[in-house]
Amino acid sequence: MIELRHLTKRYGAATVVDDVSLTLGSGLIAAVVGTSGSGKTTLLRIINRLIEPTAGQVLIDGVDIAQGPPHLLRRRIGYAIQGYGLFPHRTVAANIATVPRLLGWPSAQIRARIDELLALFQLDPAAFRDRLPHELSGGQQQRVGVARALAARPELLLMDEPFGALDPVIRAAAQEDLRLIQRQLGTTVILVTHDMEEAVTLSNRIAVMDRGRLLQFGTPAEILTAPATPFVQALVGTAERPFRLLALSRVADLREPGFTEGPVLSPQASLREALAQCLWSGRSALPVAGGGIVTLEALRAHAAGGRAG
Ligand SMILES: Nc1ncnc2c1ncn2[C@@H]1O[C@H](COP(=O)(O)OP(=O)(O)OP(=O)(O)O)[C@@H](O)[C@H]1O
Repeated sequence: MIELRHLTKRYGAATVVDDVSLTLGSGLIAAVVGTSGSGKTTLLRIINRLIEPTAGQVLIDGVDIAQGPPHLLRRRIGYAIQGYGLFPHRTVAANIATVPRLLGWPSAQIRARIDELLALFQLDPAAFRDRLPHELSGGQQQRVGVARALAARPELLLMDEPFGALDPVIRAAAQEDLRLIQRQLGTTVILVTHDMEEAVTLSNRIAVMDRGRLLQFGTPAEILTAPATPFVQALVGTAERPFRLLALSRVADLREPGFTEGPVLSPQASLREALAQCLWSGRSALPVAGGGIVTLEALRAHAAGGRAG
């Protein structure tokens, strides 16, 4: 569990992080969203002590991170940033090995970990471990950047716009990667993003910031259905809200008994995809793999329910 208590950061007269408190349970993904300059990156960097707060505390599993030297803390916290931050003259393997080396892991264990992570990120170890970063595509570099951040099995992974440089298609795949890997490893993740869509689909909690202040911290459904302030409402985009709400649930959640013709939906597909399929195929209901159907009426009710709630 990570707990921020009354965190404040001032530069001269400017307060860039203003009395931020929140608690995030282990194994959850939190997205930090907000306008440019709202203090998101500063907040993230306070957590791994790249920046020291003016006031307030960060506790990880009840222990104040101000105790002990920052470099030891950073070995327990993965950090992945936009542009991937890979060392350009080091191979993929050497990049991933950075923190395990600092921790003094035996080389055989490091080698095994490199191959394990490359396989986890669907990069063939034999083909990729000896390449230099410039010999990789943007998406591959991004995966190596996240693999490096996860190498020493950190309890906490901080990500600052990690997918910002990726084109939309690769971005979706990278998000899916992260979701699967996070589920497998149980790592707690705090992710800064400009992309509300990414925040809603990827995270269990969303923190909305404006001018250094935390306006709201809640589940994506709470943020979408009960925005705390007009600013939050504007940020989540009223017009798109029903669609975002649909993106949060899976076909399996809305499945009902029945049989119908048409393209078969995966139970894991989002309701947003189901709606798109219904509209695209011109049908009022579609079959679900493994049995049952999803109806357009139920999809509409689900989307509208969010608006009413
Ligand atoms: N070292 C510094 N000295 C003075 N002001 C700073 C410093 N670092 C950041 N700031 C200011 O603090 C504010 C918050 O910056 P921060 O990078 O945390 O915002 P952000 O929400 O991450 O923005 P963006 O989305 O544009 O990356 C900005 O107004 C920035 O100009």
